[in-house]
Amino acid sequence: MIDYAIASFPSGAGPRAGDAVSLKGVTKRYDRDVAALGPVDFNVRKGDFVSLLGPSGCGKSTALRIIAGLSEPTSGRVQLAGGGRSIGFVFQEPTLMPWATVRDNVALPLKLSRPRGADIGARVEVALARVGLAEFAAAYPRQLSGGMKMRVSLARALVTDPDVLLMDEPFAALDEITRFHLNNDLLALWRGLRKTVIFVTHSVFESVYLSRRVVVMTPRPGRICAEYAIDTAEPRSEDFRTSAEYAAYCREVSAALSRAVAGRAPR
Ligand SMILES: Nc1ncnc2c1ncn2[C@@H]1O[C@H](COP(=O)(O)OP(=O)(O)OP(=O)(O)O)[C@@H](O)[C@H]1O
Repeated sequence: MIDYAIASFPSGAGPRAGDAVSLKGVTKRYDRDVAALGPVDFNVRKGDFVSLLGPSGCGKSTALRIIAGLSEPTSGRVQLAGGGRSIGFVFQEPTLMPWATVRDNVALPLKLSRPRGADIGARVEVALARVGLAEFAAAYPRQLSGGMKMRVSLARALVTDPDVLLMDEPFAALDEITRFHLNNDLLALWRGLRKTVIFVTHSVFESVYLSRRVVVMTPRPGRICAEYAIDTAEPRSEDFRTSAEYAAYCREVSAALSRAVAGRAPR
């Protein structure tokens, strides 16, 4: 039986006032044998930065795709402030069109949605400036490094000015220095734009560095087994990354992840 609903709630109303995203009893089964997710109950406050942390294959991407409306839950309820029209998605791979310039890649969501009165060129320029690529508007993806391609992907997600940014292990394939740079730039963007960010990762270190809330998931079918508030002085910087406080948070979250993995029979 399918028990599935996506509803909208006006800001200030809904299950909890101030929530951007709310999942209630959400499960996903890909076929008879593959229970991928849940049941999951999960709320994200507007403007928060939350990481979903879990072992490979636990259903993190599935959860994100369900929130984005790219996949339907098998059961449960997904509620998004404003009906979920305002979502930006950054995938694991930059997924750029190789034949199109950086400018045209970033313009794509606007060309598809054609918002009334939008000056597409101006919006693209702003999005590229936000990710530090103003100078590369005319370049082609093959001319860019991996980190720059991911910046283009981020600009493409920001160009429609979404309320919620969903990010699926966007920096996993990058070298450490590039990843650290992008971590800091993402935090600066989040602080400046006050978007709600849901960030999927299997890196304890990345989740603690970036988020205000880390949600730990069990192996498949992924359920939420622990949550941590990363309550540190803002804005964060490289000083936080090398602090005893950061190390202590990482230890605690890492232990929770190990418990989550060990709590299951070996597969
Ligand atoms: N379209 C699909 N059809 C069948 N099974 C799927 C499908 N997509 C995902 N799965 C399975 O569902 C489970 C959860 O997958 P998902 O990609 O959501 O996990 P994940 O936590 O994001 O993994 P990773 O960290 O490796 O990206 C996995 O066992 C996967 O093989």
